[in-house]
Amino acid sequence: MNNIYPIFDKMLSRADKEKLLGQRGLMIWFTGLSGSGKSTLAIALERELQQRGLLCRILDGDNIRSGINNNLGFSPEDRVENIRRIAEVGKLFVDTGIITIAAFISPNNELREMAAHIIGADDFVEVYVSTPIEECERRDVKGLYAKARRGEIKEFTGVSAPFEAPQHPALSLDTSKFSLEESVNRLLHLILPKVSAPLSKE
Ligand SMILES: Nc1ncnc2c1ncn2[C@@H]1O[C@H](COP(=O)(O)OS(=O)(=O)O)[C@@H](OP(=O)(O)O)[C@H]1O
Ligand SMILES: Nc1ncnc2c1ncn2[C@@H]1O[C@H](COP(=O)(O)OP(=O)(O)O)[C@@H](O)[C@H]1O
Repeated sequence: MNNIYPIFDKMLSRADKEKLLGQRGLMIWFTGLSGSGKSTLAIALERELQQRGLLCRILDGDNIRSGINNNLGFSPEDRVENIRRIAEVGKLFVDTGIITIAAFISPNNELREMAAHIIGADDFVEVYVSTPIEECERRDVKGLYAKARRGEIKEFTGVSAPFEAPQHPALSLDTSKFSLEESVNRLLHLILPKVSAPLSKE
């Protein structure tokens, strides 16, 4: 870092911000195929947390790939850069004490491990939305699977690009088996104890 002088030691600490908010910052990282339910779960979870007085921020394709990452595509290299920037931005939110909910395909362990490393393993909760591809394709919310099958989209995850399932997610949710309400209840059970109190030190 040539000629870069961080000012972190002069800024108010994360603990100060968490005390102000009365909550602990955390990254909830959804991974899964297109159409598996990541965005739907993120939105429903945010509403439930906000109703409990907890401040959240969703990061997903709509606010990231149309903005900060609008120069990136879906090659393996671009997916790495996509996830790297998302993790760096996510870390800023987490360090502000905000419960941050990321909804990205993030299709392999290396990408997710990079995100966890940038954010910090203690602040990173991996949730695998494990809905089978058959169901995602049946839903085909955006018509992308049909286009991919016709060869109109290259490197489409699950069709012409790989998806590697996480090995040890904190939670797996198959939305073809669980209702949205059931999934959100499982998420709340996992997350509420982790975010309800600010960090005591720092
Ligand atoms: N080639 C290809 N492969 C996969 N997905 C594609 C592709 N092209 C466009 N889309 C749309 O982009 C959304 C996935 O973006 P992500 O940023 O989550 O992908 S990744 O984490 O970088 O793999 C994904 O949105 P979601 O349905 O929300 O997952 C798709 O709508
Ligand atoms: N139990 C469920 N949980 C979540 N989504 C569901 C469920 N059942 C059906 N769906 C539908 O599946 C689709 C998932 O799309 P979306 O949330 O955009 O997925 P992703 O963000 O993973 O691409 C939505 O149209 C949603 O209404």
